[in-house]
Amino acid sequence: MARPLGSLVLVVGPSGVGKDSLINGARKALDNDKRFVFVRRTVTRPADAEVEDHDSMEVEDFRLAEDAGRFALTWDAHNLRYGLPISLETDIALGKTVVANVSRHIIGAAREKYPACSVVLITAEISLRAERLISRGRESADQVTARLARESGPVPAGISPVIIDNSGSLAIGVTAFVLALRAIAAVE
Ligand SMILES: Nc1ncnc2c1ncn2[C@@H]1O[C@H](COP(=O)(O)OP(=O)(O)O)[C@@H](O)[C@H]1O
Ligand SMILES: O=P(O)(O)OC[C@H]1O[C@H](OP(=O)(O)OP(=O)(O)O)[C@H](O)[C@@H]1O
Repeated sequence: MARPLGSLVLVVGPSGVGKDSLINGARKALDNDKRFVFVRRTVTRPADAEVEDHDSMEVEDFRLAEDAGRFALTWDAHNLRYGLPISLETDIALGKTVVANVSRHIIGAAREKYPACSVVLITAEISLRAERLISRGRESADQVTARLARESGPVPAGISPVIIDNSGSLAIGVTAFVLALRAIAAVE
């Protein structure tokens, strides 16, 4: 029997809501579950392993990599460029549930390219996000303000995101997120 196709899980939500923290927590919790692959983003920003496990690239190298077809998806935000590696297509073809932190603005494009895709929307009140971004300390005060003010795009028709409230402790958020990922993988 043919192996079932995998899918792409788009983890979205406003800055400071906890996307990277939940993804890191789920990666550890699901370490032994070979159904899941957690994608490393490439970002034109120096890597900070304590906050996010991404690959860093200079802007010109990013452009060359994009032209060479090394990214499955790319987007721009916060004066940075972001990409997901083309290798995720192999993982989807191998039947994996591929989990990636992406912009709210590329849900439509991602769905067009990868129809087997679901969306997990992380939420938390703006006051909590403000506290978290300040304590994260990666951005300046002006950059934090701009991130808090950044708006979402519309969720494309036909997509019903799974909503995870990360207003409580990180442990509770990770538990809810892991349950959602297991449920998504189970119905593929
Ligand atoms: N549930 C939580 N409770 C307390 N702090 C959290 C929680 N989730 C994330 N954080 C902290 O909030 C900050 C922003 O989290 P991060 O995962 O970088 O968010 P995002 O990727 O959505 O911008 C980080 O310093 C992180 O440690
Ligand atoms: O279009 P948006 O939905 O606002 O998202 C814009 C970008 O910001 C986030 O990355 P980044 O790690 O730079 O920021 P964050 O951790 O503060 O969310 C997110 O993963 C997107 O790559």
